[in-house]
Amino acid sequence: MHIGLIGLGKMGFNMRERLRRNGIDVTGFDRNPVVSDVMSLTELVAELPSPRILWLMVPAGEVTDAVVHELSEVLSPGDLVIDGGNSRYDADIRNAEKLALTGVRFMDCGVSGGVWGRENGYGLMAGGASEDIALAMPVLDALRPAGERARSFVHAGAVGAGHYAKMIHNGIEYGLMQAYAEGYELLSGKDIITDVPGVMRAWQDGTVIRSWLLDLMVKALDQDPELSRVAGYVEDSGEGRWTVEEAVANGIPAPVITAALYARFMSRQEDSPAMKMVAALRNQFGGHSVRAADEGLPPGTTPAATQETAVPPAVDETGSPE
Ligand SMILES: O=C(CO)[C@H](O)[C@H](O)COP(=O)(O)O
Repeated sequence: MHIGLIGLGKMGFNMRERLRRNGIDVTGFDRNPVVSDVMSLTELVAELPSPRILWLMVPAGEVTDAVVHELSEVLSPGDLVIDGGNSRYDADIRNAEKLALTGVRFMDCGVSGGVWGRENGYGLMAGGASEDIALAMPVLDALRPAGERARSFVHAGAVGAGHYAKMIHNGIEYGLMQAYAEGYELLSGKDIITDVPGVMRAWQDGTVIRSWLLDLMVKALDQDPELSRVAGYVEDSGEGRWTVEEAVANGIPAPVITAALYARFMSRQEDSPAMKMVAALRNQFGGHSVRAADEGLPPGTTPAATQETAVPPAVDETGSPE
């Protein structure tokens, strides 16, 4: 089998390697000529046998939509486009409809495994028509882990279902990472705990919370025991937000994933306007001291301006301060 792979970034580059190693001919295209096998999409399409199979591994959103648009102009009826990126499921439905206008088939495939997938294989979640998935099966087999085939692939449903499953996977990823990270902080802050990485190593085998993410946490601490080279600033690529949006749209409670998403937003604030306001309000109603914003003032100092405007601590009928 010979396929085209569009997008040779961290994921696409490694997937090309794994596919080739497992007997799939791959012609890769990327805007970066250093990694690209061909110079244009047109050249890529001309190289492939019919029906052509094109696997997209490009950023979700505008870039994916633009590539799908370009492909809709150069592909032929019966060709198959597989979106393997992290697209939102409703974008799949739109892109499938667009390609269907020219008889081009579409399926989506959520891919999990990160940069380790080249060696370990990828977990795959596909959405689309059964005959399209059957056509792509040799590619899917080459990507997923060799020994665990039954457990590392699902035909999750219609177009969009693969990415819906991957979106929920990533939402769970947010919650799991946040729980492990909070456990790490609690351990790190306790004076009677003298070996934080040791506790985590002891969790790696046999315990209820053993997992690959835990193994990666131990690895991160082995490389940088105090995490001194990492700032507490966390980006997000969209799937956590979409998971929370789905929870709201369907009235399904997802408090853990939502809190984990918001923790990332908080990580990007040097000083939170909301928490400044909470501090100011406590000061207003209860006369509670605020920590000075001015650098150099010791923690707990009440700034002069606040002292002037602070009301006396309120007292309720029982005589207790509010
Ligand atoms: O799909 C993934 C892992 O499963 C990607 O690494 C993804 O980019 C991670 O999401 P985020 O950037 O929102 O943390």
